[in-house]
Amino acid sequence: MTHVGIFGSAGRMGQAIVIAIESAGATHSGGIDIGEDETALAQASDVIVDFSSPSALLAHLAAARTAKTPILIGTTGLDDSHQAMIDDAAHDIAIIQAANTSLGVNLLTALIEQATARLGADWDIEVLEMHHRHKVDAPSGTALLLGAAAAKGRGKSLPELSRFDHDGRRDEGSIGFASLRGGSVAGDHMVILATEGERIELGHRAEDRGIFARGAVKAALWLADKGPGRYTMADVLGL
Ligand SMILES: NC(=O)C1=CN([C@@H]2O[C@H](COP(=O)(O)OP(=O)(O)OC[C@H]3O[C@@H](n4cnc5c(N)ncnc54)[C@H](OP(=O)(O)O)[C@@H]3O)[C@@H](O)[C@H]2O)C=CC1
Ligand SMILES: O=C(O)C1=N[C@H](C(=O)O)C[C@H](O)C1
Repeated sequence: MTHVGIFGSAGRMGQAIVIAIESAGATHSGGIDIGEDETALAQASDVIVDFSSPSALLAHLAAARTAKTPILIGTTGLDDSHQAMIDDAAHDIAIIQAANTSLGVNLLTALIEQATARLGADWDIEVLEMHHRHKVDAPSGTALLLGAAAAKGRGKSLPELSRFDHDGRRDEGSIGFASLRGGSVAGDHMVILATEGERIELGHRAEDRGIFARGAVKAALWLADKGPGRYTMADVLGL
């Protein structure tokens, strides 16, 4: 039986993952939060899932590396320096970094890329997201993932096309972002493709964070026996 450890175990996602581990027939090898011994937990686990904070990433990767334990990173709010840390650690251990572990969002990501590959730059792209009042990062990691897929469909990178602060007229071909926060919304995302006279809306609504937890556990169990390198949710889901 696979032993799954949790970094960020007391959080909203950590609690949902404990339930998902039991439902998947795996064993919960323990959880840690701020100030606890991450290396001991990594050594006691076949795989780690991390839903905590960007500020903890360096220590969490170091623990997984010391223990040679694969790790799924679900934490969002990561920047280029965090991606470099993950690239470095992936020389020694198997890693999935996924801003969204649900099947629906990962399928949506592929659909967005297909759509923007077929539409010209006269189709404006806006990414809208809403989350619960406790979320600390904006735009959400998923909004950035969807935006990157939209840019890729246009043969560009997200930094080339993203606009986080529209002030008046939008630039042709750019990708705008808008974030709403309130109540207990688990995670809503909408990509709006708009041109003269018509509009396409491709979206996803999470009704419960159990979808993220089940996807994370599925990915962790898949990752547990993999060798060093970076893998994706598309690899796990066969998309
Ligand atoms: N990839 C995906 O599909 C999803 C990703 N997320 C992302 O997961 C992350 C966590 O979300 P959520 O569970 O809602 O957040 P919470 O704030 O509810 O939980 C965060 C947990 O991480 C712990 N933590 C915070 N900082 C540190 C640190 N420096 N070292 C160790 N542990 C730490 C907290 O411990 P303490 O309680 O002691 O502060 C807490 O247990 C966010 O980045 C969120 O965006 C969320 C949903 C789905
Ligand atoms: O913080 C959350 O709750 C969520 N975070 C992820 C994100 O930033 O995209 C995934 C999901 O939308 C829920």
